[in-house]
Order: sequence, then structure tokens, then C-alpha cells
Amino acid sequence: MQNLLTASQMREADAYTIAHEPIASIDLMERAAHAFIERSLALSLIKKDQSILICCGAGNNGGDGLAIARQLYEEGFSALHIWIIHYNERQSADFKTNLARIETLPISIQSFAQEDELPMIEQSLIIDAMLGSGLNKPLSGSWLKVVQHLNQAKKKVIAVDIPTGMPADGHLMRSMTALFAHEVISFQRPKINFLFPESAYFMKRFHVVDIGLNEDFIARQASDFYEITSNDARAIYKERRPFSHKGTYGHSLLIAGSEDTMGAALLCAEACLYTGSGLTSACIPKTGLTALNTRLPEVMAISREALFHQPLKQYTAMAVGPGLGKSQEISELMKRLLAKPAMPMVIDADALNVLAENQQLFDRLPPDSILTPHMKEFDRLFGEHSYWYDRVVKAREEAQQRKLIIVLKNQYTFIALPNGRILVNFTGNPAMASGGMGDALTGMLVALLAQGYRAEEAAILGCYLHGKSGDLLAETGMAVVPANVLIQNISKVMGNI
Ligand SMILES: NC(=O)C1=CN([C@@H]2O[C@H](COP(=O)(O)OP(=O)(O)OC[C@H]3O[C@@H](n4cnc5c(N)ncnc54)[C@H](OP(=O)(O)O)[C@@H]3O)[C@@H](O)[C@H]2O)[C@@H](O)CC1
Ligand SMILES: Nc1ncnc2c1ncn2[C@@H]1O[C@H](COP(=O)(O)OP(=O)(O)O)[C@@H](O)[C@H]1O
Ligand SMILES: [K+]
Repeated sequence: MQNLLTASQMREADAYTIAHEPIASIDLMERAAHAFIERSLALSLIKKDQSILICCGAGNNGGDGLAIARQLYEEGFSALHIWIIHYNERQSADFKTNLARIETLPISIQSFAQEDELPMIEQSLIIDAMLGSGLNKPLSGSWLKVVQHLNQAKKKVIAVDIPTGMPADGHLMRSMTALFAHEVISFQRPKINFLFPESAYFMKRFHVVDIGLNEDFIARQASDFYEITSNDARAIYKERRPFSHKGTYGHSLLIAGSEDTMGAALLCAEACLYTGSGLTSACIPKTGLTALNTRLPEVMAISREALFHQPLKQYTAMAVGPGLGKSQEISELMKRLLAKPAMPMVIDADALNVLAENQQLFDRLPPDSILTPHMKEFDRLFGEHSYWYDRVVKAREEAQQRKLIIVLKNQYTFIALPNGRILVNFTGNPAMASGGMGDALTGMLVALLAQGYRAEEAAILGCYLHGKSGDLLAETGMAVVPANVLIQNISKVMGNI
């Protein structure tokens, strides 16, 4: 698990590294510039014959920009042009050093003071090194004008560390003006605000480069946010054991589907199978029986009527919600299920809506139950939110107070734990943005619970594998990954973990 830092913690990490390691601040900047160029070249974001405008402020972000320009020149880039935006009086020491280092080179530099007219931009690419994590207020005055001018030029932009004008943490408002960056190359850790959907107003993609800040110091910083890494998933995952049999891997009960949305139940059940549940039973409406038997012969069916005429004890874990629909009958069913809940549970989709309308049912959920709302379901449960940041903070509060695990789904899924931590899943991609993906996740989570993974482990591993399966398929060239295709890839992803 890697903790994510705020901008001010990042500055402390910067200062600590300089104080405790044999590296001077100016050399750290040199390293950051080198890492920026190396990654840009590796991703083919820049080419030697390209004309590039490097826009620099006069702080350390601007210092990075000057070091990048000089190193590009040394790499053989020849069509470089620099703007220095001199709207602030103060210049950082490392900016000054880098300015002295570049002034002797044959690179054209233009300086702009407030009120100076800005020229047309002829270059095809802009490197944005005006303001970085030192941003301490929204842009205004001349800063606002320069950013608007650059945005209007509609050129490709690569931002150094963070787009100029975008705050690294805290509220992200659509009304804020920032330089829109197509690519961001960020130092050491992603900025927390990159993970919220509102970041799409300011940037398209980000890449993180290691610049060798002291990791021991970083790990000691208190943080609300932790990135789930492949190592975490690997550490949780357990291989199937010798002499094991279907009884070893638990019995999942899915309560899902209605006449019109039987597909949700099928996807959920299929994901449960492919994630390794020993046995899977699906409680579905009668009208779905033929579909279930035809498509998933491994899965056993129980009718809604029969559900409470048999011991629920035979099941190891339960998922309820996908495709259930809204009706009084479903509401009653949830109430009966939660009268004596005795097994780990995943609550999704329509079951979440029942909870939203019957908040007293919350108290009956077994501790560590996993709730998997998307944004709208979340707001129905816990109130409307205007900002993702607030929504995630609310998820943390609710998870802590109610001792539940809340999996708030999005491109970056936030897993809020009862201990107050928020884990962020980085796997997954927009090729997965189509119906049924959440049903698949629910099936995966219940399968992991049935196999004996603790709820926290199931949430981490389930979200990681779900996104990873989608990522590996997207890497094969699939622009869209339908849920059933993702599901059929899960067991391979597990095998290769
Ligand atoms: N790990 C690290 O930390 C490393 C950091 N590195 C690099 O340093 C960058 C951070 O540099 P930085 O701290 O010098 O601040 P930067 O973003 O250049 O801003 C300059 C000044 O602008 C001002 N200002 C702020 N907001 C403003 C506004 N809205 N409108 C007008 N002015 C505004 C504010 O000055 P003030 O207002 O306080 O006078 C601020 O100090 C970081 O992003 C990365 O690129 C790497 O080199 C190596 C490792
Ligand atoms: N752009 C994306 N990047 C990564 N994951 C995504 C993206 N879009 C959707 N997903 C994932 O797909 C799932 C969608 O869940 P949900 O909205 O409940 O779908 P459904 O109700 O259709 O089953 C979530 O797990 C989410 O993380
Ligand atoms: K920047």
C-alpha cells in the first residue's frame, strides 16, 4: 500500500530528502527534469523535430521547466522556445540557478511581465512549467489571462507535476481556470485530486515518475488515502490447495435478477464462478430459470419462495441486489434477509436503494458488510454531494461509524474501511464503462468472501482483479470490454497474479 500525500506533505518530503540524503535541492530538480524527459520519450509524447514552447514560472515548477529545456537541448532537440512568466516578484533559488545555466545556450527566451501582450503560439507542443504544487489560491489577473491565452491556442500540453492552476488536493471546481493538460508527468506520487472525476476538466491522463524522494519519510506521513498496488493484491491472493474440493471454497448465495433484468443475475453468477466460489446458488425469479440453466449449468437455482424454507446456514457468503428491481416484494425480502443475518454480505444496486429508503436496516447489517454503490446510489444512501472530495470524506465517516466497507465505484474506486482508511484502486479503464460491470464486481466480491477472504481483503483483491482483467483486455486492443468478456478473463488474471 502506498500512501498519497498532500502538496504540503510533498514539500516536506522534498525538504527531508535534501536534508538527509547526499543530494542538493538543485540536483533533485535535475533528477526531476531527467525523469520528466525520460518518461515523455518512452511514451512518445515528444519528438526531436517538434517545435516546443516551454512555459515557465519563476518558482520551482519554473525551475523544472528550465532544467527540462536545457536537458532537451543536450538531447538534440533544436526547436525549443522558452517563455518566462514573471508575474510574481519572487524567484526561487533553483529557478535562478537554472536560468543562469540556460542563458549561455542558443535557446530563445522571452520574458513577460504583467500587462505585456502575449504573442500567438506557433509551436505544436507546450510544456507547462508555470505553477506546480505551490499553487495557493485560484488564478486571477494576468495569470488567468496567460492560461486562457494558452488554452485558446488548442495545442497539445504536457504539464510538469500538475497543470498550472489545478489544486493538488481539496475541492476541485469546474469554474476554476487551469491550463488543460493532455498529459501530466507528476513527481513521486499522484496528486490526490487526479483521482476524482472532476479532474477531467483540467487534464486527460497522468503518469507518475520516481524522483528518489525519501520513501521511509513518505511512508511515515499520516494520510487518508492509500494506493492499492499489485504487491498488495499478490500478498492477499491464495492459490488453490492440493486435495482441495468444491467444499473447500465456500458456497455463495446470490439474490439477484428480475424478469426484465435477469442479465444482471447471470453476470453476477458468472463472475462468482470465474472468481472461484466452490458452489454458487442463485435465488432468481422463475422466469429466469431457463436462462440460468442454459447459460451457467454450474450454478444452482432457488426460487424466491423457497429461499426462506431452507437453512441459510449452508451458505458461506451472500450477495444481494443486482437486477432485483424496485418493488414492495424486494423491500420485504431485504427485511427478512436482514432479520437474522449470519454471514458476510455484499449489498449492491437495488438492495442499496432499499437501504436508502429504510435507513433503520443499516443497523442490522453484519459488521464488515461490503456496500458497492456507484455515485448515484451513494448519494441516495448518504445525501447529495456536489464534490467528489466531499463524497469520499462522507464515505470514510459512514464506514467508520457504521463499521461497514463502502466500495465507492468509479474509474478510481475508493474503498472506505471501518478503520478510517481510504484505499484507492488504480486498475480499470474507460473500456469498462458499460452496463453489467458492477454486477460482475459483486459476483467477484461474494466469491472471495465465500472462499474465506476477510471482507477488507475481498474488497481489495476483488476491485484490483476486476480492473486488472479490464486493463489486460484493453491492452490487447479492445476499445470496449463487455462485462461477460471481462468475467471470462478473471480466472486467467488470478492465475497470473
Ligand atoms: N517534491 C517536490 O516538492 C519537488 C518539487 N519540484 C517542483 O517544484 C514545484 C513546486 O514549486 P514551488 O513550491 O516553488 O511552487 P510553484 O508551483 O513553482 O509556484 C511558485 C509560486 O507561485 C506563487 N503562486 C501560487 N499560486 C499562485 C496563484 N494562483 N497566482 C499567482 N501566484 C501564485 C506562490 O508564491 P507566493 O504566492 O507564495 O508568493 C508559489 O510559491 C513542484 O510542482 C515541482 O514542479 C521538483 O523540482 C523537485 C521535487
Ligand atoms: N472508466 C472506468 N474506469 C475503470 N472502471 C470503470 C470505469 N467505468 C466503470 N468502471 C467500473 O465498472 C463498474 C460499474 O459499476 P456499476 O455502475 O454499478 O455498473 P452496473 O450497474 O452496470 O453493473 C465499477 O466497478 C466501476 O469501477
Ligand atoms: K505545471
